[in-house]
Amino acid sequence: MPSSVMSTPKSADSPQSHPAIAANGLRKSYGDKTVLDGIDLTVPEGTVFALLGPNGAGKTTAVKILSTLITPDGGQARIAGHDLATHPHKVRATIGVTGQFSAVDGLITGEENMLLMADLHHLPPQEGRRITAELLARFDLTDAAKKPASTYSGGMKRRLDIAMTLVGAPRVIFLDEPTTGLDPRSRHNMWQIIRELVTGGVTVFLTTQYLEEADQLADRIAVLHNGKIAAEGTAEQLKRLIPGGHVRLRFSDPDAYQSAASTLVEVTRDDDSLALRIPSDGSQRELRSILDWLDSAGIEADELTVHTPDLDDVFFALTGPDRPNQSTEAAR
Ligand SMILES: Nc1ncnc2c1ncn2[C@@H]1O[C@H](COP(=O)(O)OP(=O)(O)OP(=O)(O)O)[C@@H](O)[C@H]1O
Repeated sequence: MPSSVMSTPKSADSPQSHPAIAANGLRKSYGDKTVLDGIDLTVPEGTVFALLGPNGAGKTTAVKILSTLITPDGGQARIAGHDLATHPHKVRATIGVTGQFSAVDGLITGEENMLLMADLHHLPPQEGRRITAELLARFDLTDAAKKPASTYSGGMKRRLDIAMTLVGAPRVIFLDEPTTGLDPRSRHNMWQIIRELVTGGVTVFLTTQYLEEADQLADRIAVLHNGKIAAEGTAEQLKRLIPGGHVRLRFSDPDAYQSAASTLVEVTRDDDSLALRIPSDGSQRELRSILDWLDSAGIEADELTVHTPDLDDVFFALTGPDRPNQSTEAAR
């Protein structure tokens, strides 16, 4: 059942009334290397948050801290309202973690891996077998259930890993680079699985190096660079941070085209296709002013399209080697 139709009352102190993840000033160093230099994160319940960053940026370190595997040197975080430092056991009961440190044991079968997980969660045997069968079917692993997990493909192992995580019915799931090394079909299957988890009300915190993945899945994206969040926002907000965005007006009437071209400032003309390109951040305000101007000049364009830079452009602009560290909050 989607969480939005649940009508359970939420008291001010209940964990449900808190963001799924709220972190403040998280810091972590190894020796003299500062990996996280004070990062703040807020992830609302039932959303997907993507932490993007180049190799070694500190994504796994952030996941390990938030999932209680390591302690930060500074800062605080709460998962579903539970403080990491004072109630780590409550945090662990709320979360699931899969990723680079997979829990799958290759020597036993997929089914045995699942049953072992059910045991770890102290489920009664019958319930454990029921959930195992249900999850194996859901992740398309029923046929492979009796085979050793070492014989599974990369995609099957990731699916088994997530199925094992779901045995404990976590409300918040950390996925550390869930599709690294998967072929395109398996990657798309994994995206579908993640979308279904979120439809069921689960919050997903994922790390990825794939910009398309963040673009496809995440409600909000943070780019980690030099230990800080270099930018945070929706994919669209991030794309507006860097130049290159424009509005394209296309005309079929040459007179309308000429009249628009001669009165609009800062336009680039494309006389062959009767199209004009106007620099724009694609914001509602700028679009409105272009439309107002067209209306007041009595000019009708046949087509108006907004072009924003893609996430690759943003990523490279924000994490390039020469980029000084700066904190940019995209449209709060
Ligand atoms: N236990 C450790 N001891 C010393 N240095 C560490 C340790 N764990 C991580 N690091 C260093 O911290 C930095 C961040 O590592 P982390 O694994 O968090 O990065 P990442 O963004 O997940 O990278 P990748 O995409 O390559 O997995 C790296 O320079 C790494 O070498």
